[in-house]
Amino acid sequence: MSGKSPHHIDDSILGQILNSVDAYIYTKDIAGKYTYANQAVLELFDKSLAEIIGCDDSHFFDLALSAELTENDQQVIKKAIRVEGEEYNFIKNIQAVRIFKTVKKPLFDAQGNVSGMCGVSTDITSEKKLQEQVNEQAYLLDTILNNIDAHIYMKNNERTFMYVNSKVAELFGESAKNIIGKKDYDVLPQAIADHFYQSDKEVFASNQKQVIDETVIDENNIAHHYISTKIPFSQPGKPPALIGFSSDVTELYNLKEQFKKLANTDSLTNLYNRRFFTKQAHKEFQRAKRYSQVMTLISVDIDHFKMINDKYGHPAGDKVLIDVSACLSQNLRESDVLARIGGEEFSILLPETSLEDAKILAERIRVEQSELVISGKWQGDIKLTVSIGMSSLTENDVTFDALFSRTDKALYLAKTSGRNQVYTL
Ligand SMILES: Nc1nc2c(ncn2[C@@H]2O[C@H](COP(=O)(O)OP(=O)(O)OP(=O)(O)O)[C@@H](O)[C@H]2O)c(=O)[nH]1
Repeated sequence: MSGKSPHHIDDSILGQILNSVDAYIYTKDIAGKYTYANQAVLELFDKSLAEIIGCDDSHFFDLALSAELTENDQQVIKKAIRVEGEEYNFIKNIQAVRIFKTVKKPLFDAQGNVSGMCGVSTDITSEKKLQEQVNEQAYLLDTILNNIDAHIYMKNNERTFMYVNSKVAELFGESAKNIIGKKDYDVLPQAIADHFYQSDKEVFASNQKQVIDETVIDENNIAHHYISTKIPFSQPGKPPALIGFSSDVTELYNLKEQFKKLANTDSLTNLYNRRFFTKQAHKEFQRAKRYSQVMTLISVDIDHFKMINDKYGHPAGDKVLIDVSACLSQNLRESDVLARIGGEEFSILLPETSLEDAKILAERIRVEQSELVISGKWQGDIKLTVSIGMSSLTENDVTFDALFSRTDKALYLAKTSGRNQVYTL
């Protein structure tokens, strides 16, 4: 200070400048007592310059709660070095912590010895708080995105990944860092990447949210089913992008398929049941009518099945039903519908099959069934015959039931005229 009063600075042009700066500027002597403070400091402490000069920081700060302040001051004075850092200081006047970005430098006397220090502090409390909030939110978002049971990603219309969560990284077998910035076809097999991009394109074209069922066949030929929601996401000055959420519903899908199959299947023979047959038959009937196609229905019924049950027991009867079903299945085409529609009665719907062609099939079935020999844990082999009724669709049939009743009548006539025969109506 070269013998001049600290008040002197305050009156000078330099003092006016220091007072108009939006920062706290101060000097302290070697004992930590203030030798100068600018207007900002006076306002912060709510004191006049005279009340501050000669006092140390214990008058203005709770030093127990302002560790960096004392630490930084000591470093400057003892080591004669410049210190830059953040200080969390508890200010007595406002009874609150303020965060400062502070630069402190030693001051020297004419002999070159440290005579005190000069400090410039900027209040960064609100920026810090904002930064902390942003960090907290980023952490929260990151925790949610990486722990949620869904694949989440952001991709732009140039097919570049801008974000992937850890589920996606796990699926692609790469770290998220390695995926971000790459194109989808650089991290996925081309066919799969193109498949995904098809629905991406719809999002970009419509600029609307899309909900899509996606199926991917992996390298082991296993199908994975996803439900994907893709939302357009645009930022000014950047290419259009989308955010995708895909949930793996493979297990659910397989379960649904299994239930569907169970609901349509006879558990003993594994053939379709009456419920499925009726539904399918009505569909085929409509189609045959619309396109004026031929269609034939065959009903097969095991003869004297009650006697088989009575003689060999119920388990033997079950085995007969299983073997008869297997034998029936062997003779059919993919488009034919075979079902067990009652105890020992089976129906076969033959789309696009004339009565003449069906007769050949029915006769073959009758012969093959009569040649079946069913053995098991019972005395002797079981032999059986079947009666078959059949009929083709006519122009007068308004519903499938008309064809079904006629076939049933034909079966009845096959039974009443001696069994082990095919009867056509
Ligand atoms: N083992 C076994 N028997 C069954 C099953 N469903 C129905 N049945 C039996 O099938 C028999 C059918 O007997 P009926 O309707 O009198 O016919 P049928 O003895 O074959 O005589 P026809 O048809 O006139 O030649 C009954 O005894 C039923 O108990 C089954 O799932 N398993």
